[in-house]
Amino acid sequence: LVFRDSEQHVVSDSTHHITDSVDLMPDEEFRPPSAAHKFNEADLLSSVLQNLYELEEKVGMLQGKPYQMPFEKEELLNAAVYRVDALEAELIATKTALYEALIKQEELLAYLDNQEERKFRVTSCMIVIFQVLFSSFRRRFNIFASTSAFPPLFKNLNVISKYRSCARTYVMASNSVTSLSNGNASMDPEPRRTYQVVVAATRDMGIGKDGVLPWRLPSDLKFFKELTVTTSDPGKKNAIVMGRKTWESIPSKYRPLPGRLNVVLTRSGSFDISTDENVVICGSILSALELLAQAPYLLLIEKVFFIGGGQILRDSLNAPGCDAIHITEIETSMECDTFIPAIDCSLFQPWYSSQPLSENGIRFSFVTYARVKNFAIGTTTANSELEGNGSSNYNKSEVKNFAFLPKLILEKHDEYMYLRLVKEIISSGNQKDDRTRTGTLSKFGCQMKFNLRRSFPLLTTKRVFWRGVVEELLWFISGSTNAKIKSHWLFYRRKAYIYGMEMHPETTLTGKCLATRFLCILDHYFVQENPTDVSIFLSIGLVNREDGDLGPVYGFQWRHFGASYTNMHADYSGQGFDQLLDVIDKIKNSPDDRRIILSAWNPSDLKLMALPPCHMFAQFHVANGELSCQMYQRSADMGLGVPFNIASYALLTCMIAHVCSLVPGDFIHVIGDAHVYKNHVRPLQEQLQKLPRPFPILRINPEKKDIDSFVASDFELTGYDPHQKIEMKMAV
Ligand SMILES: Nc1nc(=O)c2c([nH]1)NC[C@@H]1CN(c3ccc(C(=O)N[C@@H](CCC(=O)O)C(=O)O)cc3)CN21
Ligand SMILES: O=c1ccn([C@H]2C[C@H](O)[C@@H](COP(=O)(O)O)O2)c(=O)[nH]1
Repeated sequence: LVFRDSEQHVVSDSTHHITDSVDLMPDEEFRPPSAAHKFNEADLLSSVLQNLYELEEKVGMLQGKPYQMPFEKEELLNAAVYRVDALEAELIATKTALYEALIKQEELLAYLDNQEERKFRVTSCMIVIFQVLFSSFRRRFNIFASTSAFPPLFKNLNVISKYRSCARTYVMASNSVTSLSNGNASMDPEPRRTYQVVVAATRDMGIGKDGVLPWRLPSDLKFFKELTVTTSDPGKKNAIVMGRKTWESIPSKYRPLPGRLNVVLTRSGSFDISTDENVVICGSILSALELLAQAPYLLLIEKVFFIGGGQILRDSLNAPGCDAIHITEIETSMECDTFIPAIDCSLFQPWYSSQPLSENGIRFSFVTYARVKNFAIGTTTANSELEGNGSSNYNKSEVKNFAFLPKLILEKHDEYMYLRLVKEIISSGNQKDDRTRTGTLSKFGCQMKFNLRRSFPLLTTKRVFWRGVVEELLWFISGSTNAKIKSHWLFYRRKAYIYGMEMHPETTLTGKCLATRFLCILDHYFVQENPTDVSIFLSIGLVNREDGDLGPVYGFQWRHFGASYTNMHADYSGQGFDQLLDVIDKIKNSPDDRRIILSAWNPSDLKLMALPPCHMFAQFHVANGELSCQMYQRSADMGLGVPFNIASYALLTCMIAHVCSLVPGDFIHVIGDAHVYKNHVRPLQEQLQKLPRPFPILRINPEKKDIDSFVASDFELTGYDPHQKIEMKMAV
């Protein structure tokens, strides 16, 4: 029961940490939510639906006999179509209201739970104080804790009343515990603390030579200190767990490492290292983890970091208790004689990777891998084997909440750049009217930098339509301007695109229905908004253009810049300038060139396109064997377009790097007018409450080396586990 409770604390607290960390939500932990509105959703829904059906029937009937349609009927049809749109909007609003009512209900329930939990915490504190005064727990686990270890930690006892979280603990099989309890066979499995590893290692996982570090990296030690000292709760400390040799490798004037509980593992009972108040000696990894899961450490120690040496990391790195690995990846080769195992990529995924740094001629990056697959925390798996032997058959459930990461690291996930920008636009963007008359909040001049080195930036706080990203990019690369050559959805999506709106790519509407809607939108756009445009539109023949012919858009400009456009069927081979091949040629043959540019912005062709390119200009850059790309987007719909655009250019960068035998570096997204449509504010606020998850990993078929040879199945995305998709209505 206690462990189940611990877990609940973790869950409730983690939400709180995130909220604190990115300031996405006001701190309302103890304020009761306001009551939900009372309204009759069922009536509202059925009346809206009824109206919608009736009108759609009328529209269908009138459109079935266009030749009989007098001018007035056409007017009537248009009016009906607008009404259908309005009703649809109403339907969405009703659904949103319903959803909000449900959320409110959940909040109320959570509030009630919270009150219960507070009562529990007070009781826990009483128990802890009682235990401190009377317990003899140190003798239980063959632990030689120095007698003076507690008082200084306990001068912080007053902060227990502010205590918010329970440390993460887990329970292993009773058979393994029996063997660990110093001979005291017990059927009650002992809880253990989970931990995180902090290590610096070369590419081949070398961590040392002759008992010392083969490199001198002051900024790494500074990072090590910041990571291991910093706590979210000022009343707590972290513990660092190390072997005896690692303890001895720290210059005596620095040890014990200040501001942390130094837990030293040794089997020698006579080993008397220190009577220092911040030092505890334990006989094994497991006894240390069990000790740290007991009072008073459970409450006073916020995080447990394993810092070496080789044997301890070999035993703990991929073991079930390891929540995360903070590894300083040394990219310059260095001779080592001590090695640790590779990180198990089926269990861990990169959460954050710094830009590559350089010091004393050594290149390195700070990378955090977070556990994505777990055994069931807080449950006893009676038949599971001892952990860490690689063949454990514990339940590999997915880890969905990464709030166990130190705040310092948690906030560095690249997705927060997007979330912060959205938040900033919503809270302080300029109110602007726009072509679609929806109304926006907008900021001008924004930048986001996504690191492509270890993961792929496909947003996780909502599901992004990956197949759509791949298909669209392949279609751009093909140079085609015929939207019909791809599958059905792409055709309609593209049609929607060129008229400045986003259509949900996974829409299940039938072709006929979509076509009808599309024509209505066309009417709406040209008749109501910009009457003078109609003549221009007719004069360039766009209206009479065959279905699916988009004019000289992205693909045409990338592959045939400057050719004169006739229609999508014409063969343009050899015509115009092939920017894409030129970009690839320069990257391969003159990588220092500062003119490696791909432009879709062709002023003389703009009049032939219904929607001038949004992502219009990209520059490529090669350094240290890495390819980076910076793209300028003149206008960006943060809710619908941007997640797609980020993925699209990140993929283009990875593909070009791949065919040029380089590795991807950064994708830098520069935005002119970054806007949130007013009807996206609510769904985006919902999205802002979500915690990011690790980005997926992209693998490209190594056999493909020609940019024109790719097909969708050449791209394999692993570890994409996003939150569910969030509906946002396109601005028409
Ligand atoms: N990122 C990282 N770098 C390392 O060099 C390293 C690890 N992790 N983990 C495993 C061991 C532990 N090692 C350590 C850890 C701390 C100090 C040390 O003296 N730390 C001081 C900071 C000194 C400073 O800021 O220059 C401390 O207070 O943490 C030395 C070696 C070396 N190893
Ligand atoms: O790739 C795209 C394509 C379009 N958008 C958005 C940006 C704007 O909201 C509209 C285009 O309207 P303009 O009036 O031409 O700026 O479509 C996007 O974000 N990404």
